Amino acid sequence: MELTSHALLDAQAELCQNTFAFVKSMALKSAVDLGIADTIQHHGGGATLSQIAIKAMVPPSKIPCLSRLMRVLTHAGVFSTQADDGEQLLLLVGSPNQAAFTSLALHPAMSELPDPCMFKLRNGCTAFELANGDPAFNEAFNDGMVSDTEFTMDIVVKEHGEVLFQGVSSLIDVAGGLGAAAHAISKAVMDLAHVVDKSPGNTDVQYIAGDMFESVPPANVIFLKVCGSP
Ligand SMILES: C[S@@+](CC[C@H](N)C(=O)[O-])C[C@H]1O[C@@H](n2cnc3c(N)ncnc32)[C@H](O)[C@@H]1O
Repeated sequence: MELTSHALLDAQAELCQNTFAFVKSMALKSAVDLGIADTIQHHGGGATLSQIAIKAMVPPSKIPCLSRLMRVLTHAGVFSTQADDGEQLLLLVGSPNQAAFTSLALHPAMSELPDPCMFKLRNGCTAFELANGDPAFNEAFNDGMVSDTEFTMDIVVKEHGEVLFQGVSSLIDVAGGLGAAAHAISKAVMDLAHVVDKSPGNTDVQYIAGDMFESVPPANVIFLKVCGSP
């Protein structure tokens, strides 16, 4: 069966939503803990980010995280950008409401969602630190990234390559993993040493080990792709 790029991307989006379904639960749990629905209700059904942050006592440094949380929950339909379009919000604050049930269902004892980071609690370190010390996990992580990136970049290059990469004379794929995107674009890639050590040889892509927070080599284009989206 030959699918169009559009159909393939739709299918990938659906698969991603199923794969990361737990993110919605975790975001909902955070919203319940922070009393966000009550704050919105308190402000007449439409609160600003700073009003929510003040009420939830979120420090200024964490406001970008709060913003991402709100975006996830708006996308999930829990909150809305329109004051008159929040049925799920009403279920959390109306009378009678589902807030206590939602709280119970998402209680760590019920849902096994530990706080603050499941990965760190389970493994005692971040995913990148684990990959550094565990070759099997490093391989699984990098292979997973390659499978996602090959799929996405094939379509990006096929559908928009000429517009996106025309005239580009040098490109750094920052934190590029094993270089799947850089291969698709056929330019440079940069990653941590433990990943670069595992990179395939015989390639026209140049691999540069380094910490992107310390320095990124100069290039015509800086490319940064995270899971699922270039
Ligand atoms: C989610 S993966 C994305 C890989 C690749 N961009 C892709 O989309 O297939 C994140 C990558 O960032 C790398 N990374 C994490 N912290 C880094 C840092 N400080 N400097 C350079 N690379 C880093 C990891 O080793 C990993 O390969």
